[in-house]
Amino acid sequence: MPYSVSPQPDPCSDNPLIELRGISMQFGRNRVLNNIDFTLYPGEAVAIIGPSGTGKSTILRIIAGLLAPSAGEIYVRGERRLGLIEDGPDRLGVGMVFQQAALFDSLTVSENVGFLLYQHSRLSNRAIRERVQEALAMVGLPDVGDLYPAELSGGMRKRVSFARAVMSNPDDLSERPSLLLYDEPTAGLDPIASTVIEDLIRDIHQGRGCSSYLIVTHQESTIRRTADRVVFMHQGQIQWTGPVDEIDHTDNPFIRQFFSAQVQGPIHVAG
Ligand SMILES: Nc1ncnc2c1ncn2[C@@H]1O[C@H](COP(=O)(O)OP(=O)(O)OP(=O)(O)O)[C@@H](O)[C@H]1O
Repeated sequence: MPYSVSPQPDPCSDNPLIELRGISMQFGRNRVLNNIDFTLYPGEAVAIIGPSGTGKSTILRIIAGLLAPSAGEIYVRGERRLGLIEDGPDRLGVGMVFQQAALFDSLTVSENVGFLLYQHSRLSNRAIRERVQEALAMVGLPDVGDLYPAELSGGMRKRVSFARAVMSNPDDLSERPSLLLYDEPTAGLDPIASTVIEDLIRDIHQGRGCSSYLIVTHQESTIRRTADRVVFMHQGQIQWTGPVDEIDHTDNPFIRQFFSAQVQGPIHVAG
């Protein structure tokens, strides 16, 4: 039994929510993460940025408990995590929004948003429908519950996936997400649709006490508008971390090259 079940932790404590110590990840001969140390505190909004293929999504999946690292230790609220999320109750409630909205095409929007509650909660269908309706209203889509994902725009599908990510099981309040993970939530959206999503990320965060989020993004507007702190990754290592305002002032060569989009510099583009 890899997990021990502990009393419900204080979501606003000053103690780290997540700590990665010496995390490495290897796929075959491809070493994707190389001895990463990283700490996330309750209430933090952190963007993980860096060139393609540098391990950003991999780190997100490891934090989510969807992928086991090849080496290193993960602590969730100070307690070592020894398995994957599916192995037992975790001290961390995680909601995840993927780059593709990952909705089920054959289910209506409401059925998608309420999917976990329909599967796992003891709520009546009517109570679930009410919660789904609240979540859809929160993302500004109160009237789309009976539509199918194919009938929505890309930006609307993203918003529906946000509504699904913040749904929690009232039978077990410890399942309420204390960490939201966003993997390129604004990729492929036009600038205005991106702004809607960025505002939504901030709004969801502000309405959720001490919950934290991590966001992987390539979009500069998303970095600047959603993050308080930035972590820059390159070739499986964290090369720089600092407050978002610092990206305009630091002389770190990775940050300078990345934000000026220059070809010359320490970041080598494959191909
Ligand atoms: N399940 C897997 N099996 C094998 N290789 C993988 C797997 N997942 C990721 N990789 C490899 O790990 C490397 C890092 O991938 P990852 O998706 O974490 O990068 P990223 O920084 O998020 O990239 P991007 O910005 O392009 O999304 C890539 O070389 C990728 O091919």
